[in-house]
Amino acid sequence: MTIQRKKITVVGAGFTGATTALMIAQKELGDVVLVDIPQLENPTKGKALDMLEASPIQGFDSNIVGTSDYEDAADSDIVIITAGIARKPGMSRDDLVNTNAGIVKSVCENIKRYCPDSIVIILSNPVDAMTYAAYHALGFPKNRVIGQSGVLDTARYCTFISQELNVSVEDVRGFVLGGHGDDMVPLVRYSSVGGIPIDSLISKDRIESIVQRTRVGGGEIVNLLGNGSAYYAPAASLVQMTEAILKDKKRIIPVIAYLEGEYGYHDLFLGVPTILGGNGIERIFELDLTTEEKAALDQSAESVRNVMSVVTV
Ligand SMILES: NC(=O)C1=CN([C@@H]2O[C@H](COP(=O)(O)OP(=O)(O)OC[C@H]3O[C@@H](n4cnc5c(N)ncnc54)[C@H](O)[C@@H]3O)[C@@H](O)[C@H]2O)C=CC1
Ligand SMILES: O=C([O-])CC(=O)C(=O)O
Repeated sequence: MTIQRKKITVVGAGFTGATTALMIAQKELGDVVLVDIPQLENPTKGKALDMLEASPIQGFDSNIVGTSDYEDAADSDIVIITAGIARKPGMSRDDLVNTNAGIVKSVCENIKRYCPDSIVIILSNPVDAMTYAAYHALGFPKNRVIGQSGVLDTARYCTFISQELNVSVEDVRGFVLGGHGDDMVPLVRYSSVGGIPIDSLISKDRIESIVQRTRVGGGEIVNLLGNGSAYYAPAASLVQMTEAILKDKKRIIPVIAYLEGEYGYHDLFLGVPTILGGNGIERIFELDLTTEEKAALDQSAESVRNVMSVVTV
């Protein structure tokens, strides 16, 4: 019997891509291939080698290679797309749509050719629309094309709740629905600490300010960094999704999924709670929403549709 290590390719060796590659290797989820453009081949090789040289110290046995040649990525189990430009202060994620749609589509042509059986996770922004672009460029079944937003948005929301109550982040539960924009929908009614609904512990005003801070959480980091966007928590989010798939954990995780009637939306990519396992998105949960929650989700869906309409597929 030959046991093969899993192979994970990360496209884009910038802040999010490099951080993701390192975290995946540290968790020994498989061997990692880090891909960037030919003009950056040496720096990409250098980053990969530098990470690999941390392995004797940290005691991980994952291999990491840097390359601009997709042949090195051939037959990857998972491909993560972080390629593209990031926003700067004063910009919205939607401002990136034209540049990043071109990049994501060209990356997907290579994935389709070299990794036809892979599960693809998209990070590049505006991520709902980029997942849509990737879905069409790849031609893969919908369970294998997954966008990342909900893990990160939920992590921010849970961080703020834990800070508010001064309790362990491990005891905070909640999730965020909708698009990865300023009108995303943190679901207060489904949020709890240690099983106690948060609205019995935190005042309405404070909850509203946590919800609002979550919605603009990406922008808060962009403004602080001054020249780029968040990467530690985004990378951790990608790693959680990768682990759920490679270990067939069947975790309940909000991800950007293709909707064909769920929540009343058709032909739309939007953040919804799913089961994430060995087959990618294995199930979408359709929750009963109040009129207010549905109206908020409709608004978020509308924003996503507007950006998606700019992308030619
Ligand atoms: N969905 C989400 O929750 C999040 C999305 N993002 C998005 O992820 C993207 C990457 O962000 P960062 O890593 O901070 O940016 P970055 O600028 O540090 O890295 C992007 C990398 O992509 C590479 N790249 C560009 N075109 C490429 C191509 N055709 N093939 C391969 N590589 C290519 C660049 O050379 C660069 O190294 C941005 O669009 C950002 O907005 C970032 C954080 C969270
Ligand atoms: O805000 C950005 O541009 C990057 C991102 O999506 C996030 O950190 O949520």
